[in-house]
Amino acid sequence: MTEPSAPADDPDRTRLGPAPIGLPQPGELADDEFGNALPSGTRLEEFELLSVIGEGGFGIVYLAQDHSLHRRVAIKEYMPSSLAARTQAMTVSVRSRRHADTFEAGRRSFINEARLLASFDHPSLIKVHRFWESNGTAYMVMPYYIGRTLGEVLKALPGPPDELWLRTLLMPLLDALETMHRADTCHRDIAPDNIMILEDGRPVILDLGAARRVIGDMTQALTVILKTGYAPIEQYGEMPGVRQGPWTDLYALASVVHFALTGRTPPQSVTRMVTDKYQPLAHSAAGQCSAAFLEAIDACLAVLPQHRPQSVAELRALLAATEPRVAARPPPPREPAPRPTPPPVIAVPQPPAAASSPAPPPAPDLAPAPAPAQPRASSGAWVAAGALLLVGAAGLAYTLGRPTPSPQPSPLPAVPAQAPAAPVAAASALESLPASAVPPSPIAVAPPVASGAAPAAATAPEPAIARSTERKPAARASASASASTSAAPAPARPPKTDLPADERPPLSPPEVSDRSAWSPDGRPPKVVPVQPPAPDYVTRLKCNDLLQKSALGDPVTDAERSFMQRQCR
Ligand SMILES: Nc1ncnc2c1ncn2[C@@H]1O[C@H](COP(=O)(O)OP(=O)(O)OP(=O)(O)O)[C@@H](O)[C@H]1O
Repeated sequence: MTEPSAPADDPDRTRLGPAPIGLPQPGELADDEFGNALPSGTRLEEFELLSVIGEGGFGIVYLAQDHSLHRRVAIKEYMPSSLAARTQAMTVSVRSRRHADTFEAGRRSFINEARLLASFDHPSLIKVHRFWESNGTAYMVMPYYIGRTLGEVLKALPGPPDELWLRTLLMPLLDALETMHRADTCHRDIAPDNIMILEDGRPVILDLGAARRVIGDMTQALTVILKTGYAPIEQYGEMPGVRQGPWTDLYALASVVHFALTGRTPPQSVTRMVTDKYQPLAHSAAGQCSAAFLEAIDACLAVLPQHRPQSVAELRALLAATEPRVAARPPPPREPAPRPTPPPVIAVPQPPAAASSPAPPPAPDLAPAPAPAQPRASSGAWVAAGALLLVGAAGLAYTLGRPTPSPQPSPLPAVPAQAPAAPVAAASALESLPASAVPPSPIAVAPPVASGAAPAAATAPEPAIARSTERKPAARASASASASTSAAPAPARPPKTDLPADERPPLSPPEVSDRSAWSPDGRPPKVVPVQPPAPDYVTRLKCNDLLQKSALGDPVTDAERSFMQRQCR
């Protein structure tokens, strides 16, 4: 049978778990050998399909020509291949009647996701032009993005990116996430394969994977596995007092940075609940970036949500711990004034909603790298059911707000092959939208056919765990200090958009962040002073980049040349 997960060379792709629902019976739909994709030349409304861009476990993305607006677009078709298959002509039908409800719920959340994404307008957030239902399934039309996924770009780099590269990647992504958070929703699926780097260097966050999540929720047998290296603890199941929110996306984004810097994701958050072997980047990547930057990322990777920055604004304040000093200081006498931030290379229009957004980043190098790829650690592992039980128990104690008191090492129990997994947090915005929010389907859903087969299990090994070290409070402490001295404190709750209340996904940030967790003895945490960078730190970073670029004979723009003449010695 066809495995509905992504290719084996990408350990971070989502996978469907074991499906103990039997082999296909006579008359049931088996996986078809020729794939589920519609052939090129197929007409869907005003679009003509040209080719298949990619096929994930829950949808097929086509390149298409929009004959109305005369442009290329990408169209995603809802196609959860474990539940449904293409039957006659273009129609998609469920493989088994018992999957009908799950298929339908996934389709609703696919549409809800499309509707939600269509309501946003941010250059670093995937845009949905339109969506509709037909052929028993649903479609969303997006701009056709030309570029590569961040995962591919990182693989092609000759070594870990530097701080400037990472900052210029992060800033637009943080803006895009903030746009979502303002609408009381969060992405919950940030990972390198879900971020595209366009030809001009602009990063774009791709889809939310809402259908996947709702299918995972409903099919205890078809356990949907999270991108485990990127998923914080609150995504593994419901625990008292632990909720998803902006901090959930910040954990995932920080994992992306961790992956970029070290070639591996942090240990799975679920295992960190038991024994935290996370080695802070402030140690493991010391010297690769400024201490303040690494500590800010470490702070986002705290196991417990309340120990992380609670909002994009809070993280920005931590990250700005270096930059505003550069901007705030007057230039020294007879010295050229340093630039507060790296100058953008490409001008990307900013939407009105993102007025505070910084300019887009200079293009990360998209050229094929001459050096071999960075080693990648496997992170797409099955969630240990035993570990989840421990999470439940440990979570209660943990969420009382006390930092990890160096727990006794306790080996994780073996992973049962087909253990029922804890449901992914049920409070999904998109899942919870009322059916009335879904536009009526112009074409009836094809009736389900006889019961069918499910995919084989895709298991992945536990990722390599870094050397065991004590968790250091320094990152949190300095993060706290930086945040408290920030000029722009985060609002207690992000403002809501004008989306109707019944369509607004719940975000549920805590009413008050649990600061006591930062200082269990009631006193302010010990602040580890972070050496401020030299005023010309950012300028030097930029100069290094440009000088290297110019020495390698890479094209240098007029703006970069003039920058070098003015600022680099
Ligand atoms: N608008 C777009 N323009 C260009 N390529 C796209 C676009 N949207 C998605 N892709 C690419 O299409 C491929 C399939 O994407 P899709 O999101 O369906 O699946 P996936 O991420 O591989 O898997 P999963 O369904 O498990 O999330 C990916 O390589 C993705 O980068």
